[in-house]
Amino acid sequence: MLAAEALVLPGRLRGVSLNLRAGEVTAICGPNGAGKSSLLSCLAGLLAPTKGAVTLDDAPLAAMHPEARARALGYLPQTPEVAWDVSVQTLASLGRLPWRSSAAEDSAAIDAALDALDLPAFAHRPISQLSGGERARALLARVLAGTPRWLLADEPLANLDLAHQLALLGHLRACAARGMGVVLVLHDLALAMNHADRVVVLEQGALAADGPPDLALAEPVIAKVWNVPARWLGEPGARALAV
Ligand SMILES: Nc1ncnc2c1ncn2[C@@H]1O[C@H](COP(=O)(O)OP(=O)(O)OP(=O)(O)O)[C@@H](O)[C@H]1O
Repeated sequence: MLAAEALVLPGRLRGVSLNLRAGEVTAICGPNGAGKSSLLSCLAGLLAPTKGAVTLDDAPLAAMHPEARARALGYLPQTPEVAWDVSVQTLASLGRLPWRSSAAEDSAAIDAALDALDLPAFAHRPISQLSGGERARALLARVLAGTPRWLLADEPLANLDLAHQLALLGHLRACAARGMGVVLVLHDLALAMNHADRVVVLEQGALAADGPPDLALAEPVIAKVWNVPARWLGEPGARALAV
């Protein structure tokens, strides 16, 4: 269990409490500036709240050894930076740094991550010679190559085409079925409705809703939080949002 207890960050989070469960896909949604990235950074242990705490399986994240924390929590920032123009395969291999594992284990994890992101054809291509979506997939491959118990990804679908969005969501669903905790910041409410087990809605730094997608993203919630009159169409699992 990854738990946030009354997290406060002045101007960003106003007492957010959450119990996230492994084996589930949780979507964090909310308007621009609602605090989604701030919450995700706190859950990853990269941003210290001024009040409150994050715990992983009841142990304070702040007290964990950074290497153990890096093995447990895989974090994809909203705008990841790449310092060096390395190949896709080398970038993915950086995800293995916290492990000190055998070359065979590293290679299997890297290959699995490249496969999951449809990147084998790009393995030896420098990052500078990729499209925006290919680069986004390579950056996520680095995180998945670290075989984290928790994936905390900030808008991982933002630059992906429809087929790659669906393939990635399918892969993350399978990861969750094997016990990974999957936490995704998503702006696309239909993707959250159709693919998440649970949706957390933030509004001005506070929880506005938290529950199954059909309740947390009910039409009155969308009207109140996003100030947009919207109607869900279609069947459960294949909903579309009419605005
Ligand atoms: N480094 C920072 N210092 C102070 N305030 C910040 C900082 N980064 C963001 N903020 C503010 O904190 C609030 C929450 O920002 P955050 O990036 O968490 O929102 P978000 O929900 O992820 O937004 P978006 O959908 O635009 O990515 C915003 O009002 C933002 O202006």
